Amino acid sequence: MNLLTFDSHEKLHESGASIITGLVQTNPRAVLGLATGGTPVGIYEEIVKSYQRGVVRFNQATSFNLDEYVGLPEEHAESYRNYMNTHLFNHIDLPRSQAHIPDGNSADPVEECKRYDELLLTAGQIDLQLLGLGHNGHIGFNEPDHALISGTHVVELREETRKANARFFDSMDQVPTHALTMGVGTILKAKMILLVVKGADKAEIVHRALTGPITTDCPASLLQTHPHLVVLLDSEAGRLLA
Ligand SMILES: N[C@@H]1[C@@H](O)[C@H](O)[C@@H](COP(=O)(O)O)O[C@@H]1O
Repeated sequence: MNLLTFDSHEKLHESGASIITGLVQTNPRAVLGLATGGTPVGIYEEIVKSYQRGVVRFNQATSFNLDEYVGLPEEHAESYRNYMNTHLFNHIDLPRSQAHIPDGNSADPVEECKRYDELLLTAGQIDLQLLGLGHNGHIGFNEPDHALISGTHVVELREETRKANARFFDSMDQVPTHALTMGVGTILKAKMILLVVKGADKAEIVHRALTGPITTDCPASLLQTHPHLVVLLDSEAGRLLA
């Protein structure tokens, strides 16, 4: 594991963005695994700046998002499709036909999960998977459980996850109860994983995930088994690590 701690968010965002843009510069056909949530917003801003400076192009790249809420219209402000358009896709030249997100409005969500896994197989291995971290150790929307699922699947969101995400909605009852998420098997198959965590409220789960037992009770702890894990933390999130 390669762990970097930053005393400023600006430096953390620049570093995260330069890892991603550096990969696409050397491999323009890179397959990127992308994440949503509050954490990667600053990284996407820096990627957009690099694109606008002309130092990187995404026209041959492909992306796969980790997850999507079930039942939110695509144009809903909090759908992950809308999030990705707003923060990244509207500002770079990644063709929309190459920017994949599970369809949370599919009439048959189980079939949609199969379709997503088939697309992932066709694209080959994800070169870099960007990840944030949930307070309960979830990655994507893989919640703590007795067993974790390898491929894309429908998940019922934990109450604590819905509460954490309620800040983006007008009220708790508007937060979707289900989501589609890439499975832990797919995440772990990525050639490189870039885990980014910020904030004092995540210090404990960062400590558990990176130094605690490897257990399905903390899905992020499985990342310890990955041969190429890069972790970017702000000093608050890293405060419990020796
Ligand atoms: N499904 C997403 C995750 O992909 C994200 O990493 C995590 C943390 O979000 P945030 O970065 O807003 O703390 O929770 C969300 O529910």
